[in-house]
Amino acid sequence: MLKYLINQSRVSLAGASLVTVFHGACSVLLVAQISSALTAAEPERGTMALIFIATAIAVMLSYVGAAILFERLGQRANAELRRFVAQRVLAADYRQLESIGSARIQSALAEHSTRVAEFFVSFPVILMNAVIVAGCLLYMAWLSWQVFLLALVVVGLGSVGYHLAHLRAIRHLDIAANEQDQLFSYFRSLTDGAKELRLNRHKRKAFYDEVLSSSIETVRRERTFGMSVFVASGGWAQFLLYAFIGMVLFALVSDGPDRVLIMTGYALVFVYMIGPLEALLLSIPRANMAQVSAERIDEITQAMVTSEVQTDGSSSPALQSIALQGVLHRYYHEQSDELFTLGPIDLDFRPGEITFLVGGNGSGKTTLAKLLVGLYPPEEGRIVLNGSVVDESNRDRYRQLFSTVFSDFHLFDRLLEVGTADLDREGNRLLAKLHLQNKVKVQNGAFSTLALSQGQRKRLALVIAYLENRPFFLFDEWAADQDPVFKEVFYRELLPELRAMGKAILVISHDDRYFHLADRLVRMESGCLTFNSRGPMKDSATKNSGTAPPLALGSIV
Ligand SMILES: Nc1ncnc2c1ncn2[C@@H]1O[C@H](COP(=O)(O)OP(=O)(O)OP(=O)(O)O)[C@@H](O)[C@H]1O
Repeated sequence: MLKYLINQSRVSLAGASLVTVFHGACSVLLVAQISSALTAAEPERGTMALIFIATAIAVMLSYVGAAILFERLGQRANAELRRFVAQRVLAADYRQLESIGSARIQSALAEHSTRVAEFFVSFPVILMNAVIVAGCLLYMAWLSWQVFLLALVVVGLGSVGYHLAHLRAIRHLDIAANEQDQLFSYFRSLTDGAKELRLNRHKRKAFYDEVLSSSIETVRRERTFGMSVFVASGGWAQFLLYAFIGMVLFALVSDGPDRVLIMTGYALVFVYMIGPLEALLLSIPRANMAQVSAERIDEITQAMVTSEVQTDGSSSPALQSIALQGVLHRYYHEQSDELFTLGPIDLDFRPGEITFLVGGNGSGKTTLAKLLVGLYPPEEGRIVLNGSVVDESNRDRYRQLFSTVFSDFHLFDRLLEVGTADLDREGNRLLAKLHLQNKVKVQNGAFSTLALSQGQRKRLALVIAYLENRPFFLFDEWAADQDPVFKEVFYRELLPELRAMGKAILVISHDDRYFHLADRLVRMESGCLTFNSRGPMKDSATKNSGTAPPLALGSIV
């Protein structure tokens, strides 16, 4: 990921790096000039002053230029990463998204991408200070090559120590990054579970002490440990530097004609070098954190493969028939080592028909709906649309057949539907139809408010499904939150209206009072179809809620 970003912006990065190297070189030059000026003769001082001023201006301009360039690079990297992750999320197979979980995705979008962007902020610091330190070493080599050799030995020792520390620290930063993904899901529970946490003091305390706080603590502990190892290795490097200075000043520089020049030169360079060296040692850990975050983003985005061909056309295909043939799906529950198997299912749908899908909780109704609308590809069996098999090449197009309201539907704050000429007028007409005109309006393609009751929000979701106006409507327990009056409207007016418009309709429902209104009733138990009947439902068939309708009703699957 980091390599990809570096590759993407290699021209700007090279430009900014050149400016940084130039800045570092000018800074060292400045120190060398100060050192020379201390011992220079009077006639040379005028020219030296002019060169000094020019160098100081170059230092300032290159510093500002490099800092701006790298800030831009950092912000661009952050934005690009977020776009990249968002696009991968949008294209990913739905089932994979479910198993990755929203917390890890949020963590990648919010925290990890910011840390990766920080690399671009720490990179110039590393580069700039590395250039200054290298320049200082070169200047020392020019003053005395023996001392320079000693400096190389010191740098070598420092590097080995630093590398060993690095390996240890990265392990802890990795643990912290893993825990942080989990922490994001706890942050969500803070708001999603706000009611439950307020209503139960014990739950609130246990959640805070045992779950949230302990996770925050793990992230804090592991990060602190990782960073402390880095800082300790920085201290080791600093100690080596002072030992080196001591040796040079008190043991290595022998008496001679250049003694004063060498001593003042070294003293100045050392004092000057300590700042950049410290900045260097502090910036490297930040770059390492960016590396850990980049790996985390890689891991998450690589898990989001998509096998499907994405289509651009917004129009839905025509619907003559849909047939599920031996369709099968399995959920594996790792913790309990259990498998839920749905199917094999054989079922067909046609336009102008209302199908009710009924069954107990956990019998597999929603899973079947997800298979039907193409959110899950069948593990076995196939879906046939108008006589053609649905596969990776056309599943995205197939999904455009469906307008759905799932029980865990999401309302966007604006209407994103395309192709409706007068969205506001049509939206407001439908709001009136669903008795919502006094609560909410559509203005400039957005709802005036989403602060509504659950039943009202579901009606809004229905407005959106109507606006999509696709050939197949799927309602997953839509009426569960509606009052009795509107239940009547839904089952006795809206559904027949949609049927009259030639729509195929699948209604997942527990409302046994209305089962007789279906053209077909399908019952599920433990992932299998136990009943599938076409033809008018007799009252006696549907009154016995919760149990299977009598077998005499129609064909049995
Ligand atoms: N995302 C998932 N990951 C793993 N298992 C799942 C997932 N969704 C559902 N299941 C499992 O599949 C089974 C069927 O779930 P499904 O949601 O299809 O039932 P349902 O008939 O719609 O239930 P309800 O009437 O309660 O909505 C459940 O037992 C559940 O354990």
